Amino acid sequence: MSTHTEASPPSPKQQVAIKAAEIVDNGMIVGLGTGSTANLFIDELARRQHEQQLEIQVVASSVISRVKAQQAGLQVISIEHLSHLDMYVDGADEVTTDMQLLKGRGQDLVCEKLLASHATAFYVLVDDSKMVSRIGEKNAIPIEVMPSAAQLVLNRLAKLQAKGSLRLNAAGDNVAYSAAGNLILDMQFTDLETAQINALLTVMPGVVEHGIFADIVKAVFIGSSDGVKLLQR
Ligand SMILES: O=C(CO)[C@H](O)[C@H](O)COP(=O)(O)O
Repeated sequence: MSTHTEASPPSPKQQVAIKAAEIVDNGMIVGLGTGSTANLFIDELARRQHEQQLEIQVVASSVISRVKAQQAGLQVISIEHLSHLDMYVDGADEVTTDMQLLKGRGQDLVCEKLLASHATAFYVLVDDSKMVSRIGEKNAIPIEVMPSAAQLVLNRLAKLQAKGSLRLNAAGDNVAYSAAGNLILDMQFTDLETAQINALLTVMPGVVEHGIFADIVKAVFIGSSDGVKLLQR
C-alpha cells in the first residue's frame, strides 16, 4: 500500500523511495537498509511487487527491516543464503557531493556495510538535509568496537586528537549494544581528512566496523521540495 495520498503529496523521502523502487527488476535480490527512509523504500517495493507481480527476494540489514519486509509480504532470505546481491538500498546520516557517506546512527553498521559492499549496486536515499561539505560536519563518526577493546581504541584515538565517548542507551543508564553485540564510540576528528580517518579505522585492531562508507556508492537520490536529484558515478 502506498504511504501517500492525493491529499498529501509525497515527502522528499517518499519521492526518493519511489524512484529507487522503480529500478528494481524482476528476479532481483534486493538488500534492505535500516531507518525511516529505508522503511519507505520497503513500502514502495512491496507496493510494486503486489501491483506488478514482481518476483523478487529481499535480504535485510537489521531485525526491524526484516520484520517490516515480512509484514509487507516480501520474500525474505537470510544473509547466509546469499551468493550475490543485485542491489542494496539504504539511507544515510551525511552525504558529500563526491558520494562519501556517514551511516550508523542506528546500531546495524556491520550488516549495512556488508550488504552495501557486496551489492552489485548500492543506492542511497536521502533528503537534502543530509548533504554536507565534509563527513563529520553534523554528526560524530560511529565506531563499532569489540567490547573488550573499547578503552584501548578510545586511548588510541585520543592520541590522534579525536574526542568522543561510548554511546549510551536511550535511557542513558547503560551502554548501547549494537545488533552484533559490540559497543559504539561516537567520535569527532578535528585534524584528519575523511580518507585518513577511513584508512586508519579500517585497519585498527579492535574496531569491528565504522560509519564512513567511502567509494562504494553507485548513486545517491536526493529528495527536496523541488523534486529528486541524482548523483551518480
Ligand atoms: O545509517 C542508518 C542506520 O544505521 C540510517 O540509514 C541513517 O541513520 C538514516 O536514517 P533515516 O533514513 O531515518 O534518516
